[in-house]
Amino acid sequence: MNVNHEKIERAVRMILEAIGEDPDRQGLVETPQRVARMYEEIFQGMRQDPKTYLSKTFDEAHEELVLVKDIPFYSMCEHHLVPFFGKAHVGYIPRGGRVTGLSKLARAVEAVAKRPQLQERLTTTVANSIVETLRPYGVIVVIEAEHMCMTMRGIKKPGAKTITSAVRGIFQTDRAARAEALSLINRQ
Ligand SMILES: Nc1nc2c(ncn2[C@@H]2O[C@H](COP(=O)(O)OP(=O)(O)OP(=O)(O)O)[C@@H](O)[C@H]2O)c(=O)[nH]1
Ligand SMILES: [Zn+2]
Repeated sequence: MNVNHEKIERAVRMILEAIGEDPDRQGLVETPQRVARMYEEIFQGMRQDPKTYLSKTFDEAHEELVLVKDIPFYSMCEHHLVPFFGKAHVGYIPRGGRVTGLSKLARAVEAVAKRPQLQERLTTTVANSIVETLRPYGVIVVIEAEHMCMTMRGIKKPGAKTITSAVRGIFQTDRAARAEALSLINRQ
């Protein structure tokens, strides 16, 4: 289902009125439609399932770490509807020849990020989607982000970074495997 443009347009017009603006002044006339188009784009993950991307696999006998790091993402804090953004690092150890395309890991991040979201849920949803589709030996997802709701308002702490991680399978039990992945993630 696409977003309901008409409803967003009405709501944006009401917000503009509520803050004391004139929604009919020249600069704002098209703003409700622009915001509706923007919401369609930045919430497109509502209509996407990360598992459809990840389930496209090749048969490749690599049973060691695959890590895509520094995947940039933009998401929307579900509490304030302002952005949080940063980098996602996604690694897994394939099992049984189930190797997915590298871009599919980034597509999975994108699908889950483009929703009203919490950083913790973004992190665990990406990790769980990989577990459920690829059934690998292990998954590690580390996300670092800056939250605009902590930067431009409220506590106003620009530069503060939130780091979340989700580890599954062998990364939970094998300290050497986890240390290898973390050292690669942290390498400049
Ligand atoms: N755990 C978590 N908290 C988040 C995330 N994004 C925003 N928050 C927090 O959500 C909380 C909402 O707190 P509330 O007290 O309900 O809202 P508020 O009065 O606007 O809070 P302040 O931001 O402290 O002014 C704030 O502490 C935010 O920092 C996230 O991804 N994960
Ligand atoms: Zn927020």
